[in-house]
Amino acid sequence: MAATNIKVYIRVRPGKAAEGFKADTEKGILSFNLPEASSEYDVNNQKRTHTFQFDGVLGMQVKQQEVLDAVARPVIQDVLNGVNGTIFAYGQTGSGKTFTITGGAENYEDRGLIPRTLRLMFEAFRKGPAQYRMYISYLEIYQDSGYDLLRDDSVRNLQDLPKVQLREDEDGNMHLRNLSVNLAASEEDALNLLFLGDTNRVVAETPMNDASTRSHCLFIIWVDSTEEGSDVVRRSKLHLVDLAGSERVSQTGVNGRLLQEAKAINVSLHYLERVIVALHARSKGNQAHVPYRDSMMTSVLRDSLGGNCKTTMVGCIAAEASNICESMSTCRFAQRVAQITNTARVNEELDPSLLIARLKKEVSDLKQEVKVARMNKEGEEPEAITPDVLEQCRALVQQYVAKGVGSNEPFLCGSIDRMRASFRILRDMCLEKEGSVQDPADEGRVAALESEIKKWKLEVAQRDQEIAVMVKMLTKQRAGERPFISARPQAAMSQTVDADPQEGNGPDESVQRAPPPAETAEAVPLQGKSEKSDVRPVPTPTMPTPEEAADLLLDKQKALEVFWQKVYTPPQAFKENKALLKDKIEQAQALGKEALQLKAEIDAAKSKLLRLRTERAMTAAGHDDSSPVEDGPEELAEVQEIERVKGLYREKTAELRHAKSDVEGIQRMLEQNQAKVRREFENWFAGLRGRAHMSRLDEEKKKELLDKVTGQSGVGTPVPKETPEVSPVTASKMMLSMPSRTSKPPREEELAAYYAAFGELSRRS
Ligand SMILES: Nc1ncnc2c1ncn2[C@@H]1O[C@H](COP(=O)(O)OP(=O)(O)OP(=O)(O)O)[C@@H](O)[C@H]1O
Repeated sequence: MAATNIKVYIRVRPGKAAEGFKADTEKGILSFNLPEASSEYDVNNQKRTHTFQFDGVLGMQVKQQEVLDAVARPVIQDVLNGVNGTIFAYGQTGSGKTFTITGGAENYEDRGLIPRTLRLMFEAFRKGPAQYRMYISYLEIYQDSGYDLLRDDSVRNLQDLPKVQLREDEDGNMHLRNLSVNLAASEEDALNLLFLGDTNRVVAETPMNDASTRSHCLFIIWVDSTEEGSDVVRRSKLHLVDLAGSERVSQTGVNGRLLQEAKAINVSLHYLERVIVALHARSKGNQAHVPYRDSMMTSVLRDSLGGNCKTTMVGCIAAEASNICESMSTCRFAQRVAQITNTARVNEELDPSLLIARLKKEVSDLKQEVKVARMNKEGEEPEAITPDVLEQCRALVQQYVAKGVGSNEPFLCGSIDRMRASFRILRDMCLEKEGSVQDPADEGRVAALESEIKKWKLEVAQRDQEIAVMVKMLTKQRAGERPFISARPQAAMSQTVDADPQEGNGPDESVQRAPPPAETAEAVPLQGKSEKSDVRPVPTPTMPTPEEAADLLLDKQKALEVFWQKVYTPPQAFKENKALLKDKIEQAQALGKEALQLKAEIDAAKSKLLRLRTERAMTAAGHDDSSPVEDGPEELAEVQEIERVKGLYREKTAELRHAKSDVEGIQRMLEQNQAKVRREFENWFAGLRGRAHMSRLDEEKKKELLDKVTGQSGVGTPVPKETPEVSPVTASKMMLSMPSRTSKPPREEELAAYYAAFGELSRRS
C-alpha cells in the first residue's frame, strides 16, 4: 500500500472567538490576526497574522455525527479491511478532546467517536461479507505508566488497576503485556466495556476543567475478519486516543499533586512532539532518530506515527482570546504532524486454527458422505470385501466380459464396495490379457489361417532352396563341367554329340522341343553342348549309339538324367503352372500378412473400447446399478471402427481362402504334369531297347542286358537300393521343382530323390 500522510483536522470548541480569529471550514484554513499591542499572544514579534491549512476545519457548530463522517468513517472502513487506524485528539486541556473522542456526559447526541464507531462497526459486521470478531482493550497512561482500565469494576483508585508493561520483541515491535483483550460480541457489550473503562479513569479536579482527564487514554478496538471458506484472517486495530491536555502551569496556577501531574503530562507531550519533529525531518529526507522509546505513550503509538497505520489527528482548540497562544501552538504541532507519512498495509495471515477447523469439518462431511455412499440399497452398513465376495465379483466380471462388445446388459453387483472390487478385477484382467481379447470364433479361424500361412511359407522356403541348388549346378555346368553323357570316353562323345550354333543363343532360347517319345525311339534326340562355349548348344537330334543305349538301359537313373537333360522338353504350361503357383503363394502370403494386421487392429480397438467403457463405468460409480452405463461418443466411435475393420478382415480372409484353393488346384495340376513326364520317360526308356543292337555289344554287356530284360530287375519302376524312401509329399514337391531342360544336370543324390519321386507318383497315378 502506498505511503499516505497523516490527516489532520482542527476542531474548534464552541465559545466566544477572539478578535482576529477566523476559521474557513470550506477551505480548511485557520487564521490568527493578533492584536498589535498584545505581547501576551506575540509568539513572533515580526509577524502578526498566522494562517494554517489542514485537511479540514471543524467549526464550532459541527455536530458529533459530522465529526464521525469526516474524521472517523474512512479510517473505520480501512480497519474493517484489515488496515490499522489511529485517531488521536491533541490540544490544551479543556479544548474538547474527551468531548470529541468519548463524547459529552449529559446529552445522548453528544456521543463521541468511540460509541459512534462501535455502532458503525457492528452495523458493518452485520452486512458482511466476512465474519468479524471484535475485542476491546482500554489503556490509561498516567505519569508514564500503563493501566488496564477493563480489569475490575471495583476500582477505587489508580493503584487498584493492573499495570501494563511494554515489551519490545527482536523485530522492534512493541507489545503491551498484561493488557486485557475483551471480546465484544455486540454493540452493547462494547459500550459496557467503554463505560467500565471510563469509570476507572483517573479524574482529577483542575482549575481549568473540573472533569479534566489527567492521563492519556487509548481505547483499542481489535477486529478480526475472515471471508467465508477462507483460512486467511485479517487482523487490524483502531486506536482512539484521548491525549492528556497540555497546559501552561504558570497560567493555570496548579500546585501540589496536580502540578506534578501537569509536569508529567507536559513531559510526555514534549516527547510526542520530539517524535513528531523527528518524523517531520525524516519526511524531508533527513536521517533523524525517532525517540519512540522515550515515553510509554510514544512507544504505544509507534505504529500510528510513521508506521503501518492510517492515522488521523484531531487538533482541538479553543477560540477564546485567552487560549489563542495555546491554539496557535496546537496548530503548529498539527502542521508538523501533517507532514508525517505512514505506510499502511492489510494485515492478514493464515490462521492454523481456521485451517484445522475447516479440514476437520471437511473430513467429517466426507466421512458422512462415504458412509451414505457405501450403504447398500436397503440402507444397511457396508459389507466387508472378503475373499468369497471377491470371487463372486470375479465371476460377475467374467460373465459381463463374456457378453462381448456391444452388449448393453448392466453390470449389477450390489454395492459400491463390490463395484470397486469388480473394477479392480476388470482392470487386472485388461492388463493381463491386453491384446488377447477377441471373439472365440475369430480365434479359431485365425489359428487355421495362420497354420496355412506357416505351411506355405515353409513350402516356398524349400522350393527356393531347391531352385538355388539347381541354379548352382547349372552355373557349374556352364562353367565347363562335362555333360553327364561324357561319363563315357571323350572320344566317344565327340562322335555322338554335335553342336549347331545356329539354333540358339542362350539357355532358354536353346530349348528345342523333342518329338514325342512315344512316336519312335529313333526320333529321340540326344542333345549335347559345346565344350567351347558358355552358351548352351542347340540340341541336334542324334540317335544314341547302341553302346550308349545299352548303358542307359543298364542304368535307369542315368537314363532319367539323360532324358531330362537332353531329350525332354517340358510343355510351356508346366513352366506357367510353376510360375502361377509361385505367384499364388506370394499372394497368399501377402493376404495372410494383411489379415494378421487387420486382426491386430481389431484386437487393439477392442482393448480400447474395453478401457473406455471401464473408465466411463468408474466415473459413473454412483450410478444406479439397475440400469446400464450407456456408451458415450468415444465408445460408439470405437464400436464403429471395430465393425469397419472386421469387414476388411472378412474380405481379406475370403481372398486368402480363394488363394489357398488356387494353390491347391495348381499343385494338383503340376502333379498331373509330372505324371505325364513320367509316362514319356518310360516310353523313351522302352524305346532304348530297340537302339541297343545286341550284335554290336560285347558278351559281358549282352549278358547284363539279358538279365535285365528277363526280368531280374526289370525296366518298370526300378528303384535303386541306395535310393532313400521319399514321402509322397516330398516327391510331389520335388516334382514341382523339377528342373527344365535349361537347368543344369542334377547331382546323383538329387537324381536319386527324383527317381524315388517318379516311382511314388507312378504308384499314386
Ligand atoms: N464541541 C463541543 N461542543 C459542546 N461542548 C464542548 C465541546 N467541546 C468541549 N465541550 C465542553 O467543554 C468542556 C471541556 O471539554 P473536554 O473535557 O472534552 O476537554 P479536554 O480537552 O478533554 O480537557 P482535558 O484535557 O482537561 O481532559 C466539556 O464540558 C465539554 O462538554
